[in-house]
Amino acid sequence: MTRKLAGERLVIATHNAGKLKEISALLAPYGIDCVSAGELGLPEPEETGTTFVENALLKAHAAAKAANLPALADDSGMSVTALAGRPGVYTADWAERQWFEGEPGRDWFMAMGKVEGLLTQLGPDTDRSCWFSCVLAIAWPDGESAVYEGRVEGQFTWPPRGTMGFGYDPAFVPAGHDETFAELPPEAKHRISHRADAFAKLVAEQFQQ
Ligand SMILES: O=P(O)(O)OP(=O)(O)OP(=O)(O)OC[C@H]1O[C@@H](n2cnc3c(O)ncnc32)[C@H](O)[C@@H]1O
Ligand SMILES: [Mg+2]
Repeated sequence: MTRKLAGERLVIATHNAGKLKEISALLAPYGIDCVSAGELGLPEPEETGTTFVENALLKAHAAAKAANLPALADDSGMSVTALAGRPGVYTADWAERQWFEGEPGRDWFMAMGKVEGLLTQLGPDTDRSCWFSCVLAIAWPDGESAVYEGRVEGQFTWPPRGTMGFGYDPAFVPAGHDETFAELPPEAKHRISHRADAFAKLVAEQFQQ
């Protein structure tokens, strides 16, 4: 169902600082008044779904209901062809929760290392193709919702390279590029990323032209 967003405050329903930065940058040209789940003190819902769509909807509905505002959530992850699409919807779960300089966080190097370990076990000629998926879900307090899916193809590289981006970016080389997502400036990532792909579909359907 389509319900164009106009003049309403939008909750960015993520607790991931890297995603929040990217979604805020993608939204910036549209002059939408945004507030993050963190700023509103919303709890981080348990992601009990088995698909990106289920989890994105779960996060968007939870935030829309709690804040009584429309909410935009993102569920995303990396799928590796030779690993039958893993870690996929469990991409975040492959990073163990750790404390870094007194702050809770996830160990992305360890998570990427787990992928590399499995690929190495498969042998030196293993197919390293992989892709990032992103599902953006928008939900309203009355229960209406819509989902948009995006994808970007690439190769899993090791060792990780680059300091920009977040999560698995240092190990992902998008098709047609030599640099990893963590070596490309944000504008370049935003031209081709799974998130930008999903976002373009959201804009086409939900934003007032
Ligand atoms: O659920 P929220 O609060 O939004 O934050 P999260 O980090 O838990 O997010 P997900 O449940 O969607 O897990 C997806 C993981 O996939 C990884 N990921 C998704 N998009 C990525 C991107 O653009 N670059 C690098 N890694 C990405 C990243 O490690 C995320 O934590
Ligand atoms: Mg999550």
